[in-house]
Amino acid sequence: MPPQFKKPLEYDPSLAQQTLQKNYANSDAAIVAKKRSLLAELGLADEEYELEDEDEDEALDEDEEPLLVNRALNHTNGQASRPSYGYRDLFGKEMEARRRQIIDVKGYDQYLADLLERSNEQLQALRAEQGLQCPGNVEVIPALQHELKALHEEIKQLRSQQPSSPDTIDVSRGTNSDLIQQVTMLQRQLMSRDAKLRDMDAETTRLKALLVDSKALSDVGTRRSDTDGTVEELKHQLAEAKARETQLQHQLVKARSDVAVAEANARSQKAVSAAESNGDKVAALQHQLLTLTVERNKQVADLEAELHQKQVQIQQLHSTKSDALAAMKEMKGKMAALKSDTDAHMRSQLQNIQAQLDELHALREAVLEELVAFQSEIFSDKVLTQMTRMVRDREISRVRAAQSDLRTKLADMESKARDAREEAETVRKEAEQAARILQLETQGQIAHYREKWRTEFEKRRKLHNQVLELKGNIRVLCRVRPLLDKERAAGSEGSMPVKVVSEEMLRVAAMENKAEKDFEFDRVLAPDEGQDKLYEEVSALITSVLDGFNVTIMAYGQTGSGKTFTMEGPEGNPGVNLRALADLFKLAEERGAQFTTTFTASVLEIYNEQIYDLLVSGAQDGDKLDVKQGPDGMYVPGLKLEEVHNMGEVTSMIGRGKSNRSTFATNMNEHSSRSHLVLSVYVSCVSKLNGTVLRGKLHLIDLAGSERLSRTGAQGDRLKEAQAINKSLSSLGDVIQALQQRNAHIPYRNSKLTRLLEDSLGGNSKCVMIVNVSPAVENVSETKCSLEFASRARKVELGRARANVTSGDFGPTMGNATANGSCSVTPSPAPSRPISGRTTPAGESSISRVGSREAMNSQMRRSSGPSGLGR
Ligand SMILES: Nc1ncnc2c1ncn2[C@@H]1O[C@H](COP(=O)(O)OP(=O)(O)OP(=O)(O)O)[C@@H](O)[C@H]1O
Repeated sequence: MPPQFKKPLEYDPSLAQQTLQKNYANSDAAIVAKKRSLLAELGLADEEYELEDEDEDEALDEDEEPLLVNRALNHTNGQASRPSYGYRDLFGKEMEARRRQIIDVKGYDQYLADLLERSNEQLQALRAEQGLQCPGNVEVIPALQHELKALHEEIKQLRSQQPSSPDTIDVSRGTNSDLIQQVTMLQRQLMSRDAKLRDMDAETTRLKALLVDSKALSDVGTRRSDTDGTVEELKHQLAEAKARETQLQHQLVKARSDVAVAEANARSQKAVSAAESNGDKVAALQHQLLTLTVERNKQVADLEAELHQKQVQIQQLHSTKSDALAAMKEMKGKMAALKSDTDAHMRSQLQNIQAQLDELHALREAVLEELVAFQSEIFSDKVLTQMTRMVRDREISRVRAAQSDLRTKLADMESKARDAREEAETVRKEAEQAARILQLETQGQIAHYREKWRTEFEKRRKLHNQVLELKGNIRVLCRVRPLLDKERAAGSEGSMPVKVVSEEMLRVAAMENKAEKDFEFDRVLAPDEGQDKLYEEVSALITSVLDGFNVTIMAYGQTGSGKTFTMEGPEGNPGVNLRALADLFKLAEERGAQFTTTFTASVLEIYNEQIYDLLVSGAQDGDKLDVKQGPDGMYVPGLKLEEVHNMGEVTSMIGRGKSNRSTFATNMNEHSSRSHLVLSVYVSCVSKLNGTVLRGKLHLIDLAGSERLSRTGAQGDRLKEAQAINKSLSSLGDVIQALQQRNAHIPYRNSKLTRLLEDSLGGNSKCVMIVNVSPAVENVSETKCSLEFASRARKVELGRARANVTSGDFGPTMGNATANGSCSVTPSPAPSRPISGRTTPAGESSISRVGSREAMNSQMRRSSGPSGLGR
């Protein structure tokens, strides 16, 4: 703590001198000690300071000290009326102390400069160390450097501004009391300077610590964030230091000025002492003071003028401001008025719009109400209609369901009733028979009646046939083929829809929403009835051919129903064709004594409404044949006819025909299903008695499959084929229907097939249709169609057939065919004239045929023999 001075109320020169001496001594010693410790602490005890110190020591020679003290004491004790010497010494010391302080300050400045320099160096070293790792430092360090340099410059500048000449020391007149006051003031100043020095000391310590910290922080360096933080901290601290430095500089400046004042005082003291010897100087100084005062006054006046000017300006500004405020107030008033006007206008507009909106709302409400009313009307109408419809539909479906239920029940009941009736009838008959048999057996006549029953049955059958022939009905036989292996494997056996009820009745079970149906034919052949049984049914007609009748036997039915099996038959189990020819040869032989019989045959195929001669090998396209009406009926110009004499020739011919057929058919099975195959046998029987000629014609036809178009699912060529087949078969149906209805016009010309059969399906012809059916359940629909077709055909009455008889040279031709196939013929020895055909390649004899009706008549005219015998 600096020594506390207590200003004496009354001046005591000796005490003052002692105190001053003591204080100055303390002060100087403290300052020197402080300086030394500071320099030692910083390690900056350079030569200059030491030298100065030495000088100082010299200046403060130990020997002079007591003298100075004594002088002061003397002065205090009143031994010297003027303490000039003591004061001079005292002020000399004071001056020395000031000088030392200045040097200290200089040294401190130098120290700061050095410190900055070293900090700079350290920072540079740090930058070199951290360099790339801490680019942030690279940026910061130069800035710090710059700041430090600036600081350094400032210090230098300050140093240069430091008063160095004692010439500027203000001198004032003073008295002892003034001097004492000045000294007291100096003491105070020195105390304050001490305090400042302490502050500077503390600041130095802090800066040192800062530098140490900075170095330590910089050393850490490896962690960028820390370094950045540190640099930031450093920056901050440096800024603080700078601020502090600035503050210190200010303090320094102030201290300097204080020192300057102190020096001036000291000089004035000197001057006082010198004034005694030099009064002029005092006057000069007084003048100088006066001048300064005047200058100061002038400056004050200038400042006052400036102040006044400023005040005027301020007043002007105040008035401008008040004007502006008034204008603003006025403007605000106007704006408020305008705003209220606008608000009123807007309010009125808004009210108008609101009113319009209300109107629109009301209108919308009204329209909506109307719409709702309208919609509800429509809705109720719709709902009513829909409900009515629903009720009606429900009612209809209920009635329909009830109807179908009733129908089913009815059919069921009918079928049950029929079964019951049949059963009852059977039981009744069986009972009767049993009773009769019992009776007959008891009478021993059973064998006799059995034979009689057979005879009667045969008779009845013959009679029936005769009736049919008389009527000229197309006889229809129905043949049910057995199930094929694959059908059996598929499990069709258990559910066969076709049942042979009797020799004349076939029943098709109820299927596909269709009730059970019975079909009646001239004969129904069960699957187990072989080729011989079938042939038995047609053999009578074969005989008719030899009697001069045209006979047609055709097999009708869907694909795979057994048509080819029936007509051709497999090897070893021949069908109608071979059996018929064999029969013809046999009969001809039997009648050899009376007739010379010749057989000619042709094999043709109708495919896609074109006729192909199967006895001509090679391409068929360029050799398409047509059907013509000749004098002896229908014939095919250009068709090859071959005379056959035995079954061998027939078999070979049929074989060739089949072979030619297969050569132009890529798929034989499909082809055979889609074409009609016609084997025709022309028979000429010339009576050896009278030359009467009987000409019969037998067509054996294997028709194409009769399945419906929709079932084939055919397209393109297949559809064309199917349509052609359909055309033939539907034309056949049309012809049959027209015949059945005894129409005047029979549409034979509608297809090649019907055209060819024109003379074999009516007039002098006998016809048998064999309808082949499959027993398989999957074919039941087609089976039914075939059966329906055949049933219609059965109703056709062709009329009584007439044989083609030409009277021979030996007598009149009776030409009278009978219904049972027999006819009256007059054998003619003359050879028949060929009417068509060609000579067979084998050089066989040409067929002798009676040409036209005219030829027949001329023949009849020429004949003069007895009339022929009828059969
Ligand atoms: N009565 C029958 N007894 C034994 N097998 C038969 C009988 N009828 C037909 N079949 C057999 O049924 C199959 C089909 O017969 P088929 O070829 O004669 O029929 P389709 O009607 O002529 O056929 P497509 O129209 O294709 O010529 C053959 O395997 C045949 O042997």
